[in-house]
Amino acid sequence: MKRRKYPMKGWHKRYFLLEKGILKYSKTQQDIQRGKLHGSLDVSLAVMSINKKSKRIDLDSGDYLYHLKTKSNDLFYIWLTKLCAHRVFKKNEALGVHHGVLHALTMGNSTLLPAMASLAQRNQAAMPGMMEVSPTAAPGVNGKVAAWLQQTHQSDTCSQELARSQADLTELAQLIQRLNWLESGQKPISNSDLERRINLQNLTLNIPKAKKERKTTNKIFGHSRTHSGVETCGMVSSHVLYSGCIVGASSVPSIPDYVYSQLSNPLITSPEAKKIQQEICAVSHKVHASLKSIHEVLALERERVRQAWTGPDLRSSTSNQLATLCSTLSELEVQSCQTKVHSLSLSSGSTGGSKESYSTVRQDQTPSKGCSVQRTPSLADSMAEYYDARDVIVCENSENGEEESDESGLSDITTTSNSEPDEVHASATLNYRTSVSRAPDMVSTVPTNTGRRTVLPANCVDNSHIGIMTILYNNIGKDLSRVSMPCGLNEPLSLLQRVSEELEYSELLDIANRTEDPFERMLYIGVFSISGYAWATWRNRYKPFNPVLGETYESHRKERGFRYVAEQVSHHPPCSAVHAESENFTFWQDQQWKNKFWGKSLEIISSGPVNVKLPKYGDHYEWNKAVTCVHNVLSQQRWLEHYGEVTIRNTKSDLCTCKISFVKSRYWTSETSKNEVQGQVLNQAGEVVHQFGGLWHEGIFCDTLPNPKCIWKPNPQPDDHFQYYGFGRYARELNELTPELKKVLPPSDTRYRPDQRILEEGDVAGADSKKEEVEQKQRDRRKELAKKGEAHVPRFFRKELDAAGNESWLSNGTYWKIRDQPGFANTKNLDLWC
Ligand SMILES: CC(C)CCC[C@@H](C)[C@H]1CC[C@H]2[C@@H]3CC=C4C[C@@H](O)CC[C@]4(C)[C@H]3CC[C@]12C
Repeated sequence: MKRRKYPMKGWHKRYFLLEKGILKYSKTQQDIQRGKLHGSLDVSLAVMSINKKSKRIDLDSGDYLYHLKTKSNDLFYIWLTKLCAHRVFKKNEALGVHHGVLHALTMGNSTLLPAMASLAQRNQAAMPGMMEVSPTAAPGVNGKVAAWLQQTHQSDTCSQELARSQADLTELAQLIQRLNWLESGQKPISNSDLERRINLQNLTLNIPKAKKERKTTNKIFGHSRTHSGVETCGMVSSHVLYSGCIVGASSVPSIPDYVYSQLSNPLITSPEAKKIQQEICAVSHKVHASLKSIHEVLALERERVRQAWTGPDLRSSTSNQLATLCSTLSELEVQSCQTKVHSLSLSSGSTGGSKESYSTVRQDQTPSKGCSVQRTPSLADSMAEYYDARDVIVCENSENGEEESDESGLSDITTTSNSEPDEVHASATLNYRTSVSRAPDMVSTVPTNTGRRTVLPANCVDNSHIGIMTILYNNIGKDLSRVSMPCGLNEPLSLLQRVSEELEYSELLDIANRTEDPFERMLYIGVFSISGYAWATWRNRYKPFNPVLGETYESHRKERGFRYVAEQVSHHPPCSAVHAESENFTFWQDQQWKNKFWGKSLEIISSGPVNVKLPKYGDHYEWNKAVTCVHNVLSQQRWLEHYGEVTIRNTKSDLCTCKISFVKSRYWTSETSKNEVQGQVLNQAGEVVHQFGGLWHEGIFCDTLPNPKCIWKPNPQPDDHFQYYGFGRYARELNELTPELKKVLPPSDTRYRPDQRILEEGDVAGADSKKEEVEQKQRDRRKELAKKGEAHVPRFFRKELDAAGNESWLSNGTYWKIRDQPGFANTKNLDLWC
């Protein structure tokens, strides 16, 4: 509804330039010319989703999400046509490049190095900054590599297999092309056709005269629903690629038809098509077999490398080289920040970047924080990108109004205020950051000798081989919580336990309850709401278990003085109700979330407010959550980001409010200044009383207090966190089942969930089969209830409607009473596990 009332809410006009498959945008044309870009992406690498009805084009490059909106249908089709044509152009070009690499690889050992070197030279020419790196490293390294290659026995087999699969792949491409033409009745796109589409002018469409004259530029509206994303309106300059050749309206009779025919997947119907399909299968098998044998050889090689690496001499010499590389990289990063020009070497989204980076240092091997090397895609990654992403996702006009409601939901979290935060913001954050780093480490009043375990029973198992792409693409449009995933992707915690992690810094609420000044109290609440996001730097490889209906979890943290209860109160849609209490606060929320998969990134949008009551002053604070985005969800370059505006209100008094912006990383943001957050405590007149900020993974500083100070810093992350799912100390304690707990827990407690326990012990396969059983049992229970015509009734929470008609789940206050008297051993409990 909101959208209809304020159709342009959150959208900004922007200037766009689409040139050789690269889409750049800025506030003005001058900015683009000056190189002051707000964003730039390779359209062939991004996943494009379109929505005819709302005339929207969404581009997901993995690291950034861009949302574009055109003013008219005509412009929408023109944009679409051009974008599609540029994608084809760019892909053809890129395949040419990779073809070259493959070719070089298949020539055998002797030509391998020169081929790589010539590629490197080409790169150097394009990127003068890189020149300094190679010459120093090259001679020694080349010698070593050559020696290594001489010892490699099976490299011949490898190159033969590569040559074979290359030939097969060419055949495959031809078969697929034939299938496309056959089924769509389309002719292949010729080069000149492509040229024409790229050069398509607005004037060629039948736009009513009056309108046409008014619009001298082609306008497109972009928008930042996710608020710093993109925005808007600009002119497409297409003349750069080819000149001349303006197409008359008659030669492009039905752009929409053409575009849609290109987007939709052909249905396989005719016998001829079926035959081609069979051939495709056969050739695919051949490619698979070749790749498999290559894989075997490489696995052997890898083992050799590993053994060599663990040997002492190589290690010391290479780590020096690595250190030099790292420092050169960080110098480059600094340079790129200073000039505000996005350096190709660090860009992770563009082909340019991936062509240049032959990084073999993978994220899982270098868990050091903030090192830009981590995000540099390897050649394999960049190649994979072409095959990873489905080209275009067409969101047809949904008749059930889902899209509408979805959009209005999102527009709620959209504000224009920091949609493209300027440099002033960035420098403020920089100051906060420096202050935080100068501040001494926090002295926590929470005792650390809790007597709980400090490690998990087993290390986590690498899951990088699991094809998330297939899982997600097969479940497009579904909630992540409804998609059954293999246990290899799970961490041994459930969402009920995960939400309890938001209380890791409950100390901030204790302080708030002891603070007399209402503005300062609000400040502490604000910082508490930020502290609940600090885990995200470490936790991007695994997902929590989805709780089953009726599952419960308690967490009695005596050292922190609170006790927490959570229950899964609804399965469809999934909803976890949580409630925590201490002498200093009551905290509750019902956790429901929607996710939106854009092709490469996954946005997680929580609904339902978080509530905190402070008994001493009778305050009741309420706030919304930021959006969490899992960037590059399909690849190992996955990373998490929170963005959005959070508003905290005290429902008992309107003396002050708090506004917090989780700033979306900007196109020019350096790796070290990601995760910005800034907040203000405002009085009734809207004047700023307190100002605070920093990075959500490093700490928050407030400079408006009489004694400016660092209010919060996350607990230090243990060195061995990489082996334990990225868990910090607090998270490691959550699933521990002590003998004392065994006596008092209800059987529905997550700690008794067998599949999760088996996973915690390191048996992934065992966990998988157990999970299957647990899920089946849940389905059986649901069927049984349905048969009896009964509905599941949550045990410890009840549903309430507030004055505005919003539902919320509140504790019914029975959990701790029953636990105490008569004790769960003496009550009837749900039988959830097997
Ligand atoms: C495919 C898998 C392996 C990739 C990893 C996905 C991870 C990072 C995703 C899956 C489920 C996600 C969680 C789902 C729900 C919430 C509640 C919300 O209020 C805060 C974010 C939080 C806690 C999400 C954090 C990110 C998360 C843990």
